[in-house]
Amino acid sequence: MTYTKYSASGNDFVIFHSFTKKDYSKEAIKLCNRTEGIGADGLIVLVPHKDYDFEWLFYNSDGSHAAMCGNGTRACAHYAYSNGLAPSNMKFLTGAGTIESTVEKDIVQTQLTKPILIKDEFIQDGFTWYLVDTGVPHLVTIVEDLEKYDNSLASKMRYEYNANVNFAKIEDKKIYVRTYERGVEGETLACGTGMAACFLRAHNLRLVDDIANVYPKSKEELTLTKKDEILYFKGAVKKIFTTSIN
Ligand SMILES: N[C@@H](CCC[C@H](N)C(=O)O)C(=O)O
Repeated sequence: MTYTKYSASGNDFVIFHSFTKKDYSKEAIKLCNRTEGIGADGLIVLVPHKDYDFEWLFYNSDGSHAAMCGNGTRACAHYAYSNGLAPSNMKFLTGAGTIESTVEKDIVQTQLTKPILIKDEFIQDGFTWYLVDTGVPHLVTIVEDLEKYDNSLASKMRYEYNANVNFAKIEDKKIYVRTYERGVEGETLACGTGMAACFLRAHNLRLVDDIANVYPKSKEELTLTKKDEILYFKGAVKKIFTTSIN
């Protein structure tokens, strides 16, 4: 079996394609293991679909299924285009709905699914939170210093709200983000739907314009754009290697 490892702003994925649509949770746990497997935050399997360029099945590293993954869509679009599975402008099906991606060399832009507000501003544990679904649910709190990121608080909030948890700092209309991810159960180097949720919160508070640069923990630069209520997420992806494992 041939697997490709990708990094999309530090969020890393194992990707392969198959004709078989089935539950790949066990494979996700094995392949994403950083000691005994390839090592990644998630597994993406592309399967054929009669109405789309393909359908994807997404798993977190603990084997849990997630409806969407912003960085994963960019890595997966690059993989699909590079392997001749889709044109450079493609449409594919995720658990959260249809995703449109455009590949231009190593830069991939994804049109995210329409955000849904779950819970407006509320205060808990000394922070002001906002809960939004940008494909998957995200809690966002805006802080003055990203050192305020608290892994045990994030873990507690994650289970209470069944959501990913983001701490964001806004400076000169730029957004800096640290994310605790569900299914990885820890901080990752980047989370696309998390950055989108932080951008949306900052945009609602008029702290950024319709287009803003966002920097996750990896410090790689991404661009978020809001146009007619739709969010576009753009940045570089890296193919790390392809390997065959029996
Ligand atoms: N890293 C992703 C989000 C992946 C899913 C998430 N961990 C969940 O279970 O909700 C991104 O880039 O959006």
